[in-house]
Amino acid sequence: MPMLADPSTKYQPFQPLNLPNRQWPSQTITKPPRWLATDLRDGNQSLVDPMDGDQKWHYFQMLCKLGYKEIEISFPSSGGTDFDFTRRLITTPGAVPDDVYLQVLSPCRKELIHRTVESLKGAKKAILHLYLATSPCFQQIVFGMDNKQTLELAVECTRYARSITKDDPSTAGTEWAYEFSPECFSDSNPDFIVQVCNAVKAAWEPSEEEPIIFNLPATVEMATPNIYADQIEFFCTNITEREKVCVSLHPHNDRGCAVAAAELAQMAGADRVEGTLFGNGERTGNVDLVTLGLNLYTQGIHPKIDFSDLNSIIDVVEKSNKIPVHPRAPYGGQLVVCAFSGSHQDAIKKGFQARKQAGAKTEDRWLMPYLPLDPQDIGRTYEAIIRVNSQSGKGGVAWVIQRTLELDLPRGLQVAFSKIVQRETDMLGREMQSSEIKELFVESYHLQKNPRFHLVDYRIDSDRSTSPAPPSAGRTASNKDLRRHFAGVIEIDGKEHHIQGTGNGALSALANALKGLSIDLDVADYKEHSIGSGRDTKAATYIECTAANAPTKVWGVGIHQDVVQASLIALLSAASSFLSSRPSTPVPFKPKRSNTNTMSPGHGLDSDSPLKNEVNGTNGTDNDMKGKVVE
Ligand SMILES: CC(=O)SCCNC(=O)CCNC(=O)[C@H](O)C(C)(C)COP(=O)(O)OP(=O)(O)OC[C@H]1O[C@@H](n2cnc3c(N)ncnc32)[C@H](O)[C@@H]1OP(=O)(O)O
Ligand SMILES: CC(C)C(=O)C(=O)O
Repeated sequence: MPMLADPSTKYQPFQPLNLPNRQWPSQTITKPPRWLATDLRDGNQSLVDPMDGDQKWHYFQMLCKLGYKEIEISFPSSGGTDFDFTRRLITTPGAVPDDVYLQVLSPCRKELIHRTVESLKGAKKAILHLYLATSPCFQQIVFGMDNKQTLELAVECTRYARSITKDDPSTAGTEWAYEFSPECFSDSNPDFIVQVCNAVKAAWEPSEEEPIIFNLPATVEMATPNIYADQIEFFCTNITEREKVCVSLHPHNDRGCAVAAAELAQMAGADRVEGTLFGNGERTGNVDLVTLGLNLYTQGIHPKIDFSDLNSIIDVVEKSNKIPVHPRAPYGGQLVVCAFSGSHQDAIKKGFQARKQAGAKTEDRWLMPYLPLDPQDIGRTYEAIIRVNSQSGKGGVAWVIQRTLELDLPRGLQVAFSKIVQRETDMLGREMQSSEIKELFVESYHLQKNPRFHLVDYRIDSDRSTSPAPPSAGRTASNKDLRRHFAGVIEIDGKEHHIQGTGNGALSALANALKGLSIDLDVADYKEHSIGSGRDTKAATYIECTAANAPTKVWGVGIHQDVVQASLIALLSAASSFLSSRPSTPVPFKPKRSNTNTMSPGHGLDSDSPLKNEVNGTNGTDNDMKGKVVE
């Protein structure tokens, strides 16, 4: 058994700080911290293949473009790549924006500090960063030093660093800042940390204008984030000359709580956060700067970092680190703005509809089920939000059709088409792409080519004389009272038929004309809307038809510049839907003498077939409708 029955013999609970008057739980974050991007140092040192100079260069330019003003670029004493990269940045005119600080890291070893400072020669703004572990574990195991020796080394190296930087006139062209990290801060004695940092501060002599940075790392995350916040609050309230100190955080993510730790610790008083884009870094990584930044953004606080084109950032990060961003990574993951399940899709679709109806602009209040952030704010499109698989419902399918074909399907058609999609996804056993769903719709409702019916030519005439009920006294005849005559040519299965019909409107006139072909459809539902605007406007018409005495209902869809023609096409689309499942069915049908179903079993057409085998039929509920085939 690899797992111990009693892990308490091996692992002990982390001892929390006794901080009964803690203030941080009632604080809120109201502004972004100072950010330090350490992708090119902490991130880079943990890669299987660290970045080469060109990759670092490209990454650095991206960080500057995003708005980072403090960037840890290297560990110059590690060797040629980092040293040379630092020199290249400094010696290439215009490579480093004037307001950007280059930060570099060195251990507390004089020869390494010297080499590190050498690499910074000529920099405009530089942060020299030294680290030394202060935890009992490291003191005992790694260094063999006690508290006194640790403190002395920290002070000695700080003095040395000062002597070759801000106290050295030959480096006067550089604006120097100093950062000290008591490594393993969160596993160290809080009083000792304050003691070391006060001593280091005294050695560096910062001012309010040029504060010293104390970076307090959770080098290994060992406890719940509230404990880290307690430790930070303790440090902030106990360090002397707080106004001359910038308190920085450097949370690692061993327990998966680095983001929470960084947020609670800011509430506890920290001023600055070190991390990496998408959290690359040692072991489980550094705290993720994208999540922290966009968490602020969704609270209405601009992080001062521009994540408008997150996809391009991901591209550079993935190429440089050779590690993919997890599909579920907050904000950036491919799947985090996607909904597959029906109820999520339905809610999101309604949310977007409500926004559209309210005429909401980009900057208007975001109130959206399931989506905490408007994907467009980070350069992601709405198309990818809803993806369809066997878990999806009508809402999701309708969304795809809306996005791809600009069609606002009526509810009944959503239900009908969603069943068709459901069958398809079950059969395929995978997600259907938007383009596939679009094709399925086009094919199902004969948008490109009606397999059986084609409206070749037609004419609609009005005739008041055939009106069954003459206008009542005192009232003049209105359009309502007019009868419409449809006369046209319809090609069915390659053969042209001249048909005529009369009805209250163009649609009923055609429906009636179709009765002449024994196609007896009643319009049960009708919806239309326009697509596009200006000269390119088209009408989209949706018609649900029932067939006399038949339970079956079918939908037809028509799109045309002319609204009347759109409705005629929609009716023929519905007619075709009845017939397309029965490719061998001839049109018109032979008159049926008996009640026997002439269709072979399996066609799904029962004895109440909507397709009445009569020519010149008058089976519609409206007896005024008359149809005739003239061949
Ligand atoms: C928490 C962090 O992420 S800290 C940053 C870590 N990053 C890196 O280490 C990347 C770059 N590192 C390197 O290139 C090398 O490790 C170097 C150049 C720093 C040192 O190389 P080496 O001299 O070969 O030593 P090595 O790599 O074995 O490092 C361990 C030594 O450094 C000492 N050391 C470790 N941390 C520190 C420190 N903060 N200050 C002083 N000495 C330190 C260790 O005690 C050990 O010394 P020892 O050899 O006397 O026992
Ligand atoms: C050098 C320090 C800040 C570090 O990387 C850590 O402790 O994780």
